[in-house]
Amino acid sequence: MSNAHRPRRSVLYVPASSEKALAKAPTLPCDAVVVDLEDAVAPTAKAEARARLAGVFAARRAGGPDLVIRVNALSSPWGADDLKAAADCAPDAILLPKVDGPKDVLAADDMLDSLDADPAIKLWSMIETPKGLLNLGPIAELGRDPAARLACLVAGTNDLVKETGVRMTPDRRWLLGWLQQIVVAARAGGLDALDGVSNDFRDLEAFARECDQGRAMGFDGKTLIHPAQVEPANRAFSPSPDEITEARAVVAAFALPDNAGKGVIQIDGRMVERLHLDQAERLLAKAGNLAS
Ligand SMILES: CC(C)(COP(=O)(O)OP(=O)(O)OC[C@H]1O[C@@H](n2cnc3c(N)ncnc32)[C@H](O)[C@@H]1OP(=O)(O)O)[C@@H](O)C(=O)NCCC(=O)NCCSC(=O)C[C@H](O)C(=O)O
Ligand SMILES: [Mg+2]
Repeated sequence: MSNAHRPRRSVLYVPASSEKALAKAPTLPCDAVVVDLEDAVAPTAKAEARARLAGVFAARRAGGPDLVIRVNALSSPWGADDLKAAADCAPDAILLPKVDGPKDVLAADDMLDSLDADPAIKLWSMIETPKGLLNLGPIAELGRDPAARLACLVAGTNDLVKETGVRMTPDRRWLLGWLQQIVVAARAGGLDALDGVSNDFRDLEAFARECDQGRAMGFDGKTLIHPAQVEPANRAFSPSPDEITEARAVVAAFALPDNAGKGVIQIDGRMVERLHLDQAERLLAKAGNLAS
C-alpha cells in the first residue's frame, strides 16, 4: 500500500499570508499542515509570505503535525525562490503544484540536490492538470526510484474543475474516475494518496459524506481548508471499532493450530484467505500507530 510511516488522515492547508492561521495550525490535531505559498497567496503578497516561513519553522515543536510547504510552480516567477526558501526550512515535504509530468518532479529534485537540501525532505505532487492526469503512470513510477524524493500524490479538485470544465456536484460524480486513477497510480508507485479539498467548510455533514467517499475509494486521507474539518477527517480515515474487531477475528482464526497450514478458511460463513490476513494485520498496525 502506501509508504507512509506517519498517518495522513488530515492535511490542512494554511495560507502563508495569514499570521493568525499560521499560529493556530500547529496546535490542531491534524496529521500534517501545508503552508501554502501558491493559490492561497495573492501575487502581491508572495514575497512577504515566503519571508514568514523561517519564523514558522523556528516555532516548530516536537510532537506537532508534520509540516509541508507548497511552493509556486518552478515555471512561475516565484518558484525558484520558493524552493530555495523551503529547502532552508527542512520541512517534512515540499508540495509541487500543477505537475504536468515526471520532468516537473525531477526538476525540483535536481534543484534540491544542487542546493544540498536535506535528503529527508520528500516531494509531494499535486495532480490537478489534464496533463498531470494523462501522465499519472510515469509520475507515480518515480515513487519506485530510491533516489527520487516523491512520497505522495495530492488531488487538486479545484484546479481540475477549472481546467476541464466538469461540473462540481455534491456527489463529485464527474471527478470520481480521475480520483480513482490517482489512488491506483499512488498504489502502483508505493505512494500516499490524498483526496482533494471540500470548499464548503460550514457544511460538516456533506464533508463527512465526502470523507467516507474518499476513504471508500482508497485514499489515505483528505486535504482540508478549515480547522472544523480536522476531527471529521481523522474519524473517517481511522480504522473503526468494527473494522478492528473484524481484523482481530481474522488474525485469531489463522493463529489457531488447526488453521496453521491452511491458505483459506471460513469465518461465520465468509471465505477468508491469507491475503485477508495481510489486510487485517495492516489495519491493526495502522490502528496501533494512531493509538501510540
Ligand atoms: C476559507 C477561509 C478563508 C475562512 O477563514 P475565516 O473566515 O477566518 O474562517 P473562520 O472565521 O471560521 O475561522 C475560525 C478560526 O480558524 C482559523 N482558521 C481558518 N482557516 C484556517 C486554516 N486553514 N488553518 C488554520 N487556522 C485557520 C481562523 O484564523 C480563526 O481563528 P481564530 O479567530 O483565532 O479562532 C480559511 O479557512 C482559509 O484561508 N483556508 C485555507 C485556504 C487555502 O489554503 N487555500 C489553498 C488550498 S485549497 C486548493 O486550492 C487545493 C488545490 O490546489 C485545488 O486545486 O483544489
Ligand atoms: Mg490547485
